[in-house]
Amino acid sequence: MFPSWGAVHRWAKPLPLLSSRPSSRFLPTIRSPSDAVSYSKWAMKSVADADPVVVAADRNYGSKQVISVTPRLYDYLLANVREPQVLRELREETATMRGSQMQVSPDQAQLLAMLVQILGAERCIEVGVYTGYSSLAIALVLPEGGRLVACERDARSLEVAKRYYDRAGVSHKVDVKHGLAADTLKSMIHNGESSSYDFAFVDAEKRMYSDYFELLLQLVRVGGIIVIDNVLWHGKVADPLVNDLKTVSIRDFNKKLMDDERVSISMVPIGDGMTICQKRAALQTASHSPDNQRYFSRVTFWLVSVGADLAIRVTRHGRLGCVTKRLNIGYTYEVNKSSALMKV
Ligand SMILES: C[S@@+](CC[C@H](N)C(=O)[O-])C[C@H]1O[C@@H](n2cnc3c(N)ncnc32)[C@H](O)[C@@H]1O
Repeated sequence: MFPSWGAVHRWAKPLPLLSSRPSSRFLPTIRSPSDAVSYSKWAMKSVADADPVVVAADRNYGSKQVISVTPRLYDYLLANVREPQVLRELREETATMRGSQMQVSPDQAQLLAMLVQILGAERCIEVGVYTGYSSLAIALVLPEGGRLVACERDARSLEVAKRYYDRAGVSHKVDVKHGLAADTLKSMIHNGESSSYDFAFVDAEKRMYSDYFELLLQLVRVGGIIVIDNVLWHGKVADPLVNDLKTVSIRDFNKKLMDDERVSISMVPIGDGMTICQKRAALQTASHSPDNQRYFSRVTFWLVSVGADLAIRVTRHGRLGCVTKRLNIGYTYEVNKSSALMKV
């Protein structure tokens, strides 16, 4: 979901430098109410100056400058998105509908499509379809034999989505599941589809994010990707004064992801914020002697990247070490006391 997507048409015209509404994006960390007050003054100044740069508030980051998306800069960014004609038509039709702010922005859709292509994904899942903008972007780049399971509870918006799948000639790739997404995902697991999907995109009920994530982590294969939308929640996650149910839920979910060793993560400030997660494989250890048994019981392995050469992070007696070895996925490996990896 992208909160101010409807503004795109306004931004097609040359933009004034001044905005009366400060952007809530890219806020520095606010740790107390007094921080919030001083920050809001700072934000107003930044917007009034049309300053596209934010400097990290924490001195430990040096004077690191990051880009801040002003309306003019976002207009420029959108002008550099390659949006297929059929997606543009769907976006423009949706713009006239209730809830149009919910669809992802063109730059987000382009990133999703690129991730699917980089991954060579053939089997995808979307949780939260609405009128189909993001799902159509994914379906368009799937190979002919590819499949996207599209989960949505609202029948009326699905009608629009299905019309556009037809128009784009991708209906045969999209398996529409009308109903509650969690129920659909549970039945897919029940049907033995675990670890068979390459890519998933989550953009539905915010308070269900943790449930969707746990279910999708079962359905996605090792090395597969789960993208979560709205992780910055209009900037509210960084504001300690905002504690409504959805904000707290997303904030808690972000914290949980940060601590979750089952996935590699990257939180990206695009649209309303997306976190890209890649599923890691837990390697099982095997041992032959009682001595090794004691040793191995304190050793855990995680693959941190998947390819011909795999980086292995070894947690050993509470310390982290790194080894890189050429491994064949599907075998079990063990490590001896000199940290040599052996196939069992
Ligand atoms: C933010 S919109 C999705 C936007 C879509 N990804 C796009 O780019 O156009 C969220 C959608 O999730 C649907 N939704 C919310 N809760 C759901 C649930 N429990 N099961 C299935 N769909 C749900 C809503 O009906 C809504 O259409």
